[in-house]
Amino acid sequence: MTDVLVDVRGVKVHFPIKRGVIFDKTVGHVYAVDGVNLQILKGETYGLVGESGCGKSTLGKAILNLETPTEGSVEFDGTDIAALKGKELRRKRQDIQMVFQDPMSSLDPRQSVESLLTEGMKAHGLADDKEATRKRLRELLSAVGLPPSALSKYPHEFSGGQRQRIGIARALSVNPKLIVADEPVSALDVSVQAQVLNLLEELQDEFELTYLVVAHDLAVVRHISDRIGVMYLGGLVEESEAGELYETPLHPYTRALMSAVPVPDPAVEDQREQILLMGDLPSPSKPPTGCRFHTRCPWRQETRCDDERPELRVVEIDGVTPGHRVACHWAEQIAAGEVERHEVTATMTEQSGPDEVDDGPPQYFVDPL
Ligand SMILES: Nc1ncnc2c1ncn2[C@@H]1O[C@H](COP(=O)(O)OP(=O)(O)OP(=O)(O)O)[C@@H](O)[C@H]1O
Repeated sequence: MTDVLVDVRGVKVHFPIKRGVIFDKTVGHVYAVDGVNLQILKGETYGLVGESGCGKSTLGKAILNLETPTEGSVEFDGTDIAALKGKELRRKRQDIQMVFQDPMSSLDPRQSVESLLTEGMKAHGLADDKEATRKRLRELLSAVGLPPSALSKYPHEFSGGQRQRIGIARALSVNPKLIVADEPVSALDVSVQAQVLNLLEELQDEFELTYLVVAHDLAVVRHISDRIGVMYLGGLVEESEAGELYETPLHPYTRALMSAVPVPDPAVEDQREQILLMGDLPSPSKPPTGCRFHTRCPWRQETRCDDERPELRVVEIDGVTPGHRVACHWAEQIAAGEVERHEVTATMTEQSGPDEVDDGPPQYFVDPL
């Protein structure tokens, strides 16, 4: 009996960039996910953070089997999900459900709540007995804090937070083992966000769920996660127990993210390490050689960082929990103050040419996520 529910091994998802009159020429690739290894343990909440475009959602989709990896494999409960077909695939799909960012666009406005909640149950043969189904629907609504009268209503009759509760009830309706929540609260008012996150936490115990929460907001992920993985340009750069990541970030990119999180106490703020990231966020269609972060890293060491891509590896540093993994050649030396920090000059590089995907305006600083 293993504790691992999801085992992601060497997963790459590369999207071809097509050109030509009938888009028949491949002129390059977007390296959306480029070699990720991670494991999600049964019963835990794994938070995946990173800037927009770093590949979080694509990795989530690969885990949901909505995107086929170019390389590598995703095992769910010991089974390679890409190899499943027909009935077996449907059975696994039932085990993995999704909660979407925007409940308004993920819920069909023409369907009543009853119809929305029974749709998945019917597809998986869980709604054959009418009386049992009605009982189950009432239980689901009560679990997410909605009254039985909600069943006959339509999505537009609810607030954003209530709609997300319906989305969560819908995911729960087929008794999943894993819920992938992609930006589950980013479309909600701040006052409602904590309520929905607390609800997800309560339901985790009640329904013995495992969560993968994908979010760009570090506060959201901190609130809910047991462990956190930080992504940068298609790769995991750091992974650790949640509290430790905030207390002792080791990868230069994570350190920069943490230094940008506002803290209420000005005295603490004054003493904090400040790292303002300079330079463009490179395009995932033209990632830098070596360490993907070397173009923006204040601790970059020539020429190893430019040439050799660091593996995500367990580091041995005093006070750091075993299992804390970092993809940096110099993590130990940086932590010991043995590598000097230097200025990074912002250089403007052309982000989009005729052969590239336009990733929006170039970015010169990393905002607090
Ligand atoms: N189907 C696709 N075809 C081509 N490129 C894609 C496709 N899906 C995603 N991408 C590209 O892959 C990169 C990673 O996208 P992804 O949505 O996984 O990032 P993300 O970190 O989830 O960002 P966001 O928070 O903005 O959704 C981006 O550059 C995106 O434009």
